[in-house]
Amino acid sequence: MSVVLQDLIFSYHDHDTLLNISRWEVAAGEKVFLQGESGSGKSTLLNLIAGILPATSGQITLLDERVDQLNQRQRDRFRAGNIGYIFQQFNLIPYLNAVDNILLANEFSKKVKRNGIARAQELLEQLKLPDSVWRLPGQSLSIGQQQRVAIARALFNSPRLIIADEPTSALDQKNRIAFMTTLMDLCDAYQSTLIFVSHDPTLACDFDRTDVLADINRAGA
Ligand SMILES: Nc1ncnc2c1ncn2[C@@H]1O[C@H](COP(=O)(O)OP(=O)(O)OP(=O)(O)O)[C@@H](O)[C@H]1O
Repeated sequence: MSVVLQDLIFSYHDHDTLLNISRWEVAAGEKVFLQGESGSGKSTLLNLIAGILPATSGQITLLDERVDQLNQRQRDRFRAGNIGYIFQQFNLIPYLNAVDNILLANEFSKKVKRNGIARAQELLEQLKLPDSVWRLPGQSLSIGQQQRVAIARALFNSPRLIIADEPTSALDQKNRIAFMTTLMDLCDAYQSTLIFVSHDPTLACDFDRTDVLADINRAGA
């Protein structure tokens, strides 16, 4: 099993309980589409799984490791080594070029190899980013190009778990289809588990399973 949540409770400081999930599992290699109304807590759940936010209580087991028992620093290290996170905003460093954006984000990881530049370029090639723009600063790239750099950054370490939070929301249909095809192909190639949040139900057909957050969350039910 890649992800197991058990008796997970979360509330933002001084707020009502937002998430109360008795059990939720994602198998290794599974691709799950997570749907839910705006404000229902999808991004919060992804941040809990990624270890960016600590749970109020309960267990989060990723790749057989109880990440809820790790301290913040250990969680950061675990994330860097095992999780690729693709955000809605790609969060590229605007003045760094594509290759350096990929390398910088992966500096944390022990798995970063000496030949990191070659690896970054190989991914950009797979993602069909023209080599003429590899050395341009992030701020000079189009949205679709930035998105591909963001995928390359997330996949650099061949993460066993990929988390994507509305990564296609800024793309037109052509770029959306290209993005989804690439993401799925790379997930298959690396046998990565994928948890993907989107408001676009037309994307759900690419996935093994669709879960609706309200169905697994007892908070406010
Ligand atoms: N730092 C915070 N402090 C307090 N409340 C927060 C914080 N971040 C988010 N929230 C609240 O938690 C709830 C869930 O937010 P979240 O971003 O997880 O929802 P979402 O399902 O991802 O929404 P959307 O689909 O609109 O992106 C919202 O009511 C939001 O206002």
